[in-house]
Amino acid sequence: MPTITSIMRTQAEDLWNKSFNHPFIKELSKGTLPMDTFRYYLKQDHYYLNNFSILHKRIADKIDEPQIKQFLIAGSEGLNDGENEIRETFFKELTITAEEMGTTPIAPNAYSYVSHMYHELNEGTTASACTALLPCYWLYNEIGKQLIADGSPIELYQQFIETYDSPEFTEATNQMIQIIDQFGEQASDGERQRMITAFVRSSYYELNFWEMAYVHEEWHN
Ligand SMILES: Cc1ncc(C[n+]2csc(CCO)c2C)c(N)n1
Repeated sequence: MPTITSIMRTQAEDLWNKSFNHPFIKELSKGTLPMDTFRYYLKQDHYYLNNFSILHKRIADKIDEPQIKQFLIAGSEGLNDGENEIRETFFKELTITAEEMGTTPIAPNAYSYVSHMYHELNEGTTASACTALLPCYWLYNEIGKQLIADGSPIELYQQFIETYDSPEFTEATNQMIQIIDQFGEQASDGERQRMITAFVRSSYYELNFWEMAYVHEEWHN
């Protein structure tokens, strides 16, 4: 029987290809992405990362299995990769201050993505809540691996790419895939379906995260 993660990956294939080919990613690699757009992305991603950390902790609280619990706690503390440190450097270099963050509202797609993850936590199962986190690791790891060959002529973009191609991050991604496969083996058919849907929805919001940043999405009346 195919693993549940391979089924998820197949079902999200079109969305993932659209992410790989999104102008945000293409221009990041070419070095032509406007810095203002990257800045917008970083500010919105700050909200996402804060919530991502909270979600790891809340899901860990529901899990008894020591290895999975430990992995999620490490994730909530930003220990699974170099992401937190690099973001601090980016914020300093682009002079994104706490004050600026305080006056930047979370944009519609970032809000919807985060809401989807809390919805799975509150209304789904532990497995579906955990699955909603998987595209975040896996898609970024695949993007990192694809972009690393050419890199980017812009130092900041190059550092961004390297974060997601690192051996530590690849290891964390593989662990997360294994965790979801383990949940999938224990789940009923209905639960498996809920997990697959959670994965595809997160993949949808990942794609739209690039688009949101590319068009500088705002709430409009
Ligand atoms: C919208 C969005 N999706 C995924 C990531 C990547 N990411 C965020 S947290 C985490 C795991 C532990 O640090 C990873 C890989 C991102 N930055 N922003």
